[in-house]
Amino acid sequence: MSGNVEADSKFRRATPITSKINTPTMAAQKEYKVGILGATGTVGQRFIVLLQNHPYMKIHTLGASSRSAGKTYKEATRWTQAIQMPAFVKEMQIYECKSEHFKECDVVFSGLDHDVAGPIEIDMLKANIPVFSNAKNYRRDETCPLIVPTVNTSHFDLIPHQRSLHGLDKGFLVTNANCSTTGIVVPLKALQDAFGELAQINIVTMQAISGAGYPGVPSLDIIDNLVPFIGGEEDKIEWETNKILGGLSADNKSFDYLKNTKVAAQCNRVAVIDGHTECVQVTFAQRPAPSVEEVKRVLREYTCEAQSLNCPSAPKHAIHVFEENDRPQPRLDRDVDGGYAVAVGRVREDKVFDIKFVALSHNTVIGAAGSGILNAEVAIAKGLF
Ligand SMILES: NC(=O)C1=CN([C@@H]2O[C@H](COP(=O)(O)OP(=O)(O)OC[C@H]3O[C@@H](n4cnc5c(N)ncnc54)[C@H](OP(=O)(O)O)[C@@H]3O)[C@@H](O)[C@H]2O)C=CC1
Ligand SMILES: N[C@@H](CC(=O)OP(=O)(O)O)C(=O)O
Repeated sequence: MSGNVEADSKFRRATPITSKINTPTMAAQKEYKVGILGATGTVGQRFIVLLQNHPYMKIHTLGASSRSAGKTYKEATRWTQAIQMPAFVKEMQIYECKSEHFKECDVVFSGLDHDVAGPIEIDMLKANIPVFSNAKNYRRDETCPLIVPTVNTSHFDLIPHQRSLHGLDKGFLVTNANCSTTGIVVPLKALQDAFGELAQINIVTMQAISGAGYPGVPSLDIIDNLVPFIGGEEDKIEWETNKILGGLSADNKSFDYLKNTKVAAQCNRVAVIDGHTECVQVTFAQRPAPSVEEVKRVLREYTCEAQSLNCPSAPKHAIHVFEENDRPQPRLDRDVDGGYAVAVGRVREDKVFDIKFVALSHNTVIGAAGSGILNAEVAIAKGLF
């Protein structure tokens, strides 16, 4: 039996994610016009699904490549979501991703391919628009927060510094993490807060094919198979974890990366459509190490700022702990709390490290579009725009 009531009752079956809005919602003072860059892609489509019923963010402008610009969304998009394309976007026109087309937007979400995201996102920033990016381009930038919304929203405190460097009063740029990094830093943050420094972390991922976009991995490569390589992924997990779980300097102008935590990752692509599963082993600096029961309690009790700010998309529980020895599973558990939570199971002692567990996260919700949306809700609640 699971420790979370929600995990027991609501999420035993896979349910297609439509949108997940908590009630009662935070009362926003105004309606925010949203632009989506890369709106036709896997992540862009997820933005549309998650935003369609948002209480105060309304989709205003859609952008994609010049191949799609000028077409209606319905004409340009090969829709791959498990629910129908929302009627209101079907006839919306697609624009090229140039700031002149997005100047009415209060916020822009980017689901752009990393090959093109860099200059386009900077163009939006320079046009004084808040930008929330899914692409990897600026994650390592020393002036750009890398924020997982249920982990390190304190890093928004660097935004005044970023704005001053660019001479902006409204615009800023924040990135999400890599989807596999996102799935592990949520439980690791809970453990770090409760038990102090983490000495060693080992991760083995089993990543969904939707992580590679559309059309992504050829069917003949992945059916009846597993591919033990995802380009650049291991390095991203090992590097991004130290930025996200670190802090900010006292003057809020630079990042304090973790220095003593060793992170090692091995990444695999598996024949699952959505949901990245990760086997995680952890050694604590603290001696004696916490017990399995203490670890489970801390994971269950973890809360984050997005919840205390009453953000409408915040998960009720950022972490759902399962007790069953065959959970979490991607098909059954990727939609916990609408895909905004991380499902953790098989928490047990490890003979080499101290503890081990399995973490499952929805790669296009908390791993991508959902992170962007929840980050924007936090930024609004903090008065950043
Ligand atoms: N899929 C996932 O689980 C995750 C993805 N990400 C990141 O999110 C981003 C998007 O990924 P994903 O949705 O999977 O990718 P897709 O390949 O599915 O979509 C890419 C999008 O970029 C647009 N695009 C391509 N070239 C240009 C261009 N020259 N100018 C403007 N737009 C362009 C495409 O438009 P068009 O249709 O016109 O070609 C499309 O909308 C990537 O940076 C990826 O690394 C991050 C975390 C998880
Ligand atoms: N590489 C991830 C998805 C992705 O695009 O990651 P990133 O945003 O770090 O490039 C996957 O294949 O599952």
